[in-house]
Amino acid sequence: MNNRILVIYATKYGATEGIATAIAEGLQKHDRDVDVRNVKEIFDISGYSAVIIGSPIYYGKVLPELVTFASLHKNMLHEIPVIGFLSGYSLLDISPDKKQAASAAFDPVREHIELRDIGYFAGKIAEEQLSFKDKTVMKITGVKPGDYRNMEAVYIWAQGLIDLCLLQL
Ligand SMILES: Cc1cc2nc3c(=O)[nH]c(=O)nc-3n(C[C@H](O)[C@H](O)[C@H](O)COP(=O)(O)O)c2cc1C
Repeated sequence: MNNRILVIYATKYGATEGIATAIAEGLQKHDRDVDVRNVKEIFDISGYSAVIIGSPIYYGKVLPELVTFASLHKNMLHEIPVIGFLSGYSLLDISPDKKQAASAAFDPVREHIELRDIGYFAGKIAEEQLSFKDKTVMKITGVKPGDYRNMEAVYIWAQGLIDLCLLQL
């Protein structure tokens, strides 16, 4: 095994890919060898010494493909540190209460694997990209479309993973 880190993301409209890329850039600044992959494209995780998995929250849950990934790879994931991250409209100005509520989005994943830490990041709602149904839901919910992602916060979190020794391998 080497020191390569894999950042895996699920996404519906692309916002979480941007966060995954920023995490990888944050880790690369610390000379880590990092790959970023869509969860739908990953079949083999052997050779990685740590995995970071992320998803947007939809209706309070992570996307189902991330749960499938955790279930399929649980044996290998038990052997290495796994860290999670979430993106969502509810994660702007995140309080401890909000964190606890948002963390429940990962419950179906935690049925298979343990997460050492979770990053909480405000997401993006691009009205022009949304399906008719999703647009209607957002209107009913009263969520204002916009890009609320804060890449600086993402870098700081990624660097904190190194400082916390979560990725000192
Ligand atoms: C139909 C719909 C439901 C959503 N449900 C939640 C939710 O329950 N909690 C939350 O924080 N964000 C929710 N969001 C916001 C998304 O998680 C956010 O826009 C995310 O950044 C989208 O990422 P993606 O472009 O990678 O799919 C919802 C968005 C839509 C369109």
